[in-house]
Amino acid sequence: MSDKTALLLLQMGGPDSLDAVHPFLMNLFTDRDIIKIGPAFLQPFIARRIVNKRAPEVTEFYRQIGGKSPIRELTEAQGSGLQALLGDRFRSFVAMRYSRPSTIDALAAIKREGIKRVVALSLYPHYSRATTGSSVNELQRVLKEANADFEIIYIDRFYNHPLYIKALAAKVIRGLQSFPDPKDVQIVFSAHSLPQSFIDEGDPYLAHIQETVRLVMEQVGEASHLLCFQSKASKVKWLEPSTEATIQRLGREGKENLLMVPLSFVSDHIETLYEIDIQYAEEAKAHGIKRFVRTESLNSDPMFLDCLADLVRTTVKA
Ligand SMILES: C=CC1=C(C)c2cc3[nH]c(cc4nc(cc5[nH]c(cc1n2)c(C)c5CCC(=O)O)C(CCC(=O)O)=C4C)c(C)c3C=C
Ligand SMILES: [Fe+2]
Ligand SMILES: [Fe+2]
Repeated sequence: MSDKTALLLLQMGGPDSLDAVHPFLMNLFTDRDIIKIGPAFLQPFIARRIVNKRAPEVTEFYRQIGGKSPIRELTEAQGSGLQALLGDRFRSFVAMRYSRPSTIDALAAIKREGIKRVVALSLYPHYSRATTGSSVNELQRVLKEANADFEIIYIDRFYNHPLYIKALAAKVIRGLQSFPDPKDVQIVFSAHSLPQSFIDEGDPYLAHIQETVRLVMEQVGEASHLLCFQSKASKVKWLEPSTEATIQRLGREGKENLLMVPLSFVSDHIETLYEIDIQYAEEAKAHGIKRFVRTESLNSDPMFLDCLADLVRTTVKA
């Protein structure tokens, strides 16, 4: 038995090769916390049809960003950075919801080290049952099936943590400074979209996103900014306006300088590296936008790691 505490970073995951795109999408489309398609017993069959159709296009996106998602390496680096800040009493592990290492892999590794206490830290700043909710449900299912007796402490949101806000605001300020005239820049916060039905059923995601934007702008100061939503992934109504339509409108209105600020994730992945950097950048150019810049993702930014360390310290102490 070890007196160490495990830091279990909960993240979505992503394909680690082009061949892994299909299984990654199957894991995602069979998760009823993120999407319910028909009755439960039929979902795997319907999911397979959807994934067979979607996988070739998504594979091409991953090919264009280097043949894989960088999310595993980036999350492991965040874990190591956090462990270094917190010291020897802590050991970091990663549990990916739709890829490896899975929650089962992570808990098995924690058990092998004889660790009993686990801080489950969701890396989604804004709570949604589609993201953090799904990862926590998976963790609880695995614990139940394994009849495991870990002490689990949950950290399931940090959308308003002062150091998270400060780290994001610093990225925005640095982004603004990369333009010849920072006052002539339209800031475009782009959050991952979510079906409207989640919000109607009480999901706090949208309110959390809006609060993050408000707090970041308090630090950035007077500047033209708006919020839109990217990466709609099904035919139902999702949060609006879409990022793509917003970029097109801004171009038509004669805006020339755009600073894109991705929200919802704390590391680079397909939505920053492909969707914003390649797809929306082309869209912006076609609509007359001259300078299209994206803020850096937080990844292992020291201030962001300080935020995670503070979350762990204050939660473990309480
Ligand atoms: C099917 C419904 C989906 C919901 C609801 C959804 C919400 C949601 N997702 C993220 C963050 C990420 N999603 C990523 C990929 C991705 N998401 C969906 C579907 C839904 N997401 C799909 C089908 C995919 C795969 C790519 C695609 O087909 O478009 C990723 C990228 C992972 C990586 O490869 O690095 C992230 C991150 C949030 C925050 C969210 C709701 C709040
Ligand atoms: Fe998603
Ligand atoms: Fe997505």
